[in-house]
Amino acid sequence: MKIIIAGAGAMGSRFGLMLHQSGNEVILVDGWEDHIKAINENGLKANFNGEEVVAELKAFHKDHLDVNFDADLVIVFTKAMQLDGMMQSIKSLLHNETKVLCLLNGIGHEEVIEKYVPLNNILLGNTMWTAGMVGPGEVKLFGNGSVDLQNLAPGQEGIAKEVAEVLTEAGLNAKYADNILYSIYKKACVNGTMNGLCTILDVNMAGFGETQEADAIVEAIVSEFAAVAKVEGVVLDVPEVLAQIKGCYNRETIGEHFPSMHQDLITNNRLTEIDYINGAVARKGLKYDIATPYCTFLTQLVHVKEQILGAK
Ligand SMILES: NC(=O)C1=CN([C@@H]2O[C@H](COP(=O)(O)OP(=O)(O)OC[C@H]3O[C@@H](n4cnc5c(N)ncnc54)[C@H](OP(=O)(O)O)[C@@H]3O)[C@@H](O)[C@H]2O)C=CC1
Ligand SMILES: CC(C)(CO)C(=O)C(=O)O
Repeated sequence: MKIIIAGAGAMGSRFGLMLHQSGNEVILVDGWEDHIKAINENGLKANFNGEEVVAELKAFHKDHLDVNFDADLVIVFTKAMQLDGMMQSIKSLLHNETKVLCLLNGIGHEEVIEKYVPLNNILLGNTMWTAGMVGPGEVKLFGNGSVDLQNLAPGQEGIAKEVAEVLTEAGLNAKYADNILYSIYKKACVNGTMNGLCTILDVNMAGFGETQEADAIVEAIVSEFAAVAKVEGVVLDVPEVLAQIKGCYNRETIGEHFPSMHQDLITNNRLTEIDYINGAVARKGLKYDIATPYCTFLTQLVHVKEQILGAK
């Protein structure tokens, strides 16, 4: 497949690298000048489960897309607040058949993508893979993960399944989901607990999970997500969600990972996606008249921390 990775930070680099290794034609699009320059000069470097690898990939600046690339698939992997800008930048590269797969964390990204892409071409998903930037042109990739995805418009199941197959052939362990909204809410519960808490507490997921208060806090946050999701017709299996979150404490798998929000704010002094995760649930709570004290407080705390650190 001819694939554009739109947003080639940590996760975009993981997907770009693995899809390139499995024989797809991949280009990267990003807005970070030093990163693009490093990739074009030295290849994309990765510590891939302890092994140093280099992928000869081409990277393009999103504001200077002088490239002729007839893409079958675009995988968007920006931060939530960059999504609209990225879609605006790449719209000239999309043709009638180009599918766009969104794997960002958070809720409601389809509303942005629908402005630029016909419903028939939109695939929605989420992922339990992790990744971290080491520096421009260099990422650290370890652990295992999975991808769930589904077509947004009825009748496009074949395309979604084909894309899942291409991802799986690349080792990305993707499956077609019958109810992607369920899957997105379930993943949002992982992010709604791990990301904000590990950021504020400056700890990795295992470190938080091993504390005595972890269960009570996680259960309170998940109950707020579940109440809001229910109004939208998504009935979360709470024990299943809690089991997935507890799986994140495992040091043998992803427990040592600092969630992407921690990487943003604590490591890189960047603004976070909290408004698209706990903040989204707090806003929906207001709309549906559901109390969301934990999500509201955690959103406020993360914004306070952003201001204290002068994040940009
Ligand atoms: N990292 C992870 O482990 C996981 C992340 N996700 C989700 O995937 C999506 C993408 O996340 P992720 O790959 O972590 O994002 P990154 O922060 O690594 O990259 C996103 C964008 O941020 C900019 N950027 C990142 N680092 C720098 C830097 N040091 N200096 C300047 N610009 C920088 C780049 O865009 P630009 O320069 O154009 O601003 C880049 O495309 C998010 O929705 C995230 O929540 C999901 C699962 C796990
Ligand atoms: C790995 C995981 C699931 C942690 O919440 C994640 O999505 C992230 O780091 O943003």
